[in-house]
Amino acid sequence: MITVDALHHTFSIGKKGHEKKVEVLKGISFHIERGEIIAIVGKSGSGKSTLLQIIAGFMKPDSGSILVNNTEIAGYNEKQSAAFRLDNFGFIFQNFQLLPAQTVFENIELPLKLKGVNRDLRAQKVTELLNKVGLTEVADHYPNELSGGQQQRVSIARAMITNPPIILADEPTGSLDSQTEQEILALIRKLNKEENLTFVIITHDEEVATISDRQFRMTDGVLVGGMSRVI
Ligand SMILES: Nc1ncnc2c1ncn2[C@@H]1O[C@H](COP(=O)(O)OP(=O)(O)OP(=O)(O)O)[C@@H](O)[C@H]1O
Repeated sequence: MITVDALHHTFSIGKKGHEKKVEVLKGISFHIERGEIIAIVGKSGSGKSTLLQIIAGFMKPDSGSILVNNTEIAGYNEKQSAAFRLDNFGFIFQNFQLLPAQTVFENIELPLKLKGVNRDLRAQKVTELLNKVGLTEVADHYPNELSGGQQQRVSIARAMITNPPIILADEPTGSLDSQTEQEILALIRKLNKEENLTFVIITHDEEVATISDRQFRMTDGVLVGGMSRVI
C-alpha cells in the first residue's frame, strides 16, 4: 500500500547567509500493507511530523521515493498532490481542526462538497458515518458544544467520508484524557477492522502504540523497528 524508500530531508534554519542545515530525515525506508495500523513513535523533534507532511504531499522531500498503491508521488507538484490527497488520504489532527461555524453534519459533509458530490448522496454518506462513529444524536450541534472525544469522532468521520484507503493521524489522542483516549483508540481499531482502513499514526504516546499492528521508532531522523505487536 505504502512503500517509502531512502527518504531524505534537510531544513535550513536561521538567517540568510548564516543558515544552519538540519538533516531531519536521514534515509527513511519502510513498507505498510493495506489494513495495517502503524504507529510511528518518537520524541518531540525526532522528525515524525515532517515525515507525515511529506507522505501527504504537503512538503517535497530532498530525495527518495514514496509509492502509494504503486503510484510514485514524491515528485508531484502542488496540484497533483492535492488531487491525490483527496482520493487517497484522510487526516486526523490532535486539535481536531473542525470549522466552528459549521454543524457536525456540515463538518463531515465538507470533503464531499469539495468533490462535487450531490446533496442526496452527501446526506446518505454523512448519516451512515454519523452512525458508525456514534454521533447521530449531535448531528446539528456545533463543535464547541461537544466534548473533546466527540470532536475527535467528528474529525474521524470527516476523514473517512470520501472513502480514502489511508488515514494519516497526527497525535490523535494528544488532547484527550486517558479514558476518552481509550474510547478513540477502540474506535480506530473498530473502523480499521470493519473497513480494512489503513492507519498511520504519529505519536509520542506509548499508549497509542498498543493498538497498532506494528510500531516504528523515530530517533533523530532515523526510523527503526517495524516489529509486530506481541499478542
Ligand atoms: N519548516 C521548518 N523549517 C525549519 N525547521 C523545521 C521545520 N519544520 C520542522 N523543523 C525542524 O525539524 C525537526 C523535526 O521536526 P518535526 O516537527 O518533524 O518533529 P516531530 O517529531 O514531529 O516533533 P513534534 O512531536 O514536536 O511535532 C525539528 O528540529 C524542527 O525544529
